[in-house]
Amino acid sequence: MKKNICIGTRGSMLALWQANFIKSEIERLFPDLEVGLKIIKTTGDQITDRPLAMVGGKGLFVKEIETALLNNDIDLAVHSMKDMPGELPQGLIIGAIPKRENPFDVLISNGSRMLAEYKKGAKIGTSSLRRASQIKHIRPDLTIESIRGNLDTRIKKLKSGEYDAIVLAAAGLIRLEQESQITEYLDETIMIPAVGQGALCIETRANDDDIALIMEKLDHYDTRICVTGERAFLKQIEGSCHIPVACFGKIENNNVVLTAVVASEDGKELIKEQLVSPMDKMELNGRILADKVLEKGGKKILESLNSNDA
Ligand SMILES: NCc1[nH]cc(CCC(=O)O)c1CC(=O)O
Repeated sequence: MKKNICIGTRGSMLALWQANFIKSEIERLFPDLEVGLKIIKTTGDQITDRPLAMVGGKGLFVKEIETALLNNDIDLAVHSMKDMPGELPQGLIIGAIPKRENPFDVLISNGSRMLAEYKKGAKIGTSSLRRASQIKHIRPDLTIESIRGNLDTRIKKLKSGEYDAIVLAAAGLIRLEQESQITEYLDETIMIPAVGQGALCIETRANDDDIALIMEKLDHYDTRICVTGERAFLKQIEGSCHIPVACFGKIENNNVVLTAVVASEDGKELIKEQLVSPMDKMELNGRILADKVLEKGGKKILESLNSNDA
C-alpha cells in the first residue's frame, strides 16, 4: 500500500473545498496515509469572459487533470460530477461517488422575491442554457442575462444591482457556507438539475488496486445509482454543453424516479419525461429515457440547435 497519495484538483475555492474534504475523509478512514493536493489549471479556468456554452467542447474543467492522472503525477482527481463528460478516457474510471449534497438550483434575489413574484422584464443572471431555457419556459416575460465569475463575483454583481436575481447550484453555496444567501430552492417541479449536480466524482486509474481499496470506502451507493442513470441518459443524448438538457434521479420506494428535460433555447419547446427504474437497471433505463425524450420531440430540438451551430 502506498503511504503518500496526491489529489489533483482545480484551484477555485469550491474545487479546493471539495479536494480538502476528500483529503480529510481519506485521512480519517486511513490514518496511516498522507494526502497532498496538487493544483492543476484547466482550460475552463482560463476562460472567464465568455459563457462556456460559447466555447463548446466537453470536459473543459477536467482534461488537464486527467492527463496528470494518466501520467502518474497524481493518484486521484476530485471533480464536480456535473463537469464530467459522458465518456472517460481509456484507462480512467469513476473510482467513487461520495454522498450527494443538495442537487437543486437556487435563486438568490436582491431582496426576497421568489421566481414567481418577479415583474415582467426583471433581470435574471445565468449563463447556463439549461437554467435559462427552463426559466423562460415558465416565465417568458423575464430577461435572462449572462453572468460569469466565481461565487463571490456573481454575488457582488447581484448586490450592485446589475441583476434582480441570479441562479446557482445549491451545493456550491452550501459547501462554501453561503447557504444563508439563498432566497428560494428551485426543486424538480420548477427546474431539473444538471446531470450529476451536487455530486462529486473521484476519478482514478482503472489498474490502481491500492487506490481502489480507498475508493470502496468513499462510495455512496444511493448516489452512485442515481448518477449512473443520469449519466446513461447524458451519453445516449450525446449532450454537449450547447444544448439545454437536464436529468435528475431520486430514490423512492426502492426505485429510482428519473426525470429528464430537453428544451429549446427560448424555452418555448420543452420535453419533460419521467421513468421509474429498478436500482439495478440504471444504465438501461437512462438510455431508454433518452430515447423517449428524443422521440417525443427532443430529436427535433437537437437537430435545430445543431444547425444553428454551423
Ligand atoms: N457550473 C460550475 C459548477 N460546477 C459545479 C458547481 C457546484 C455544484 C455542483 O457540485 O454540482 C458549479 C457552480 C454552479 O453551477 O453554481
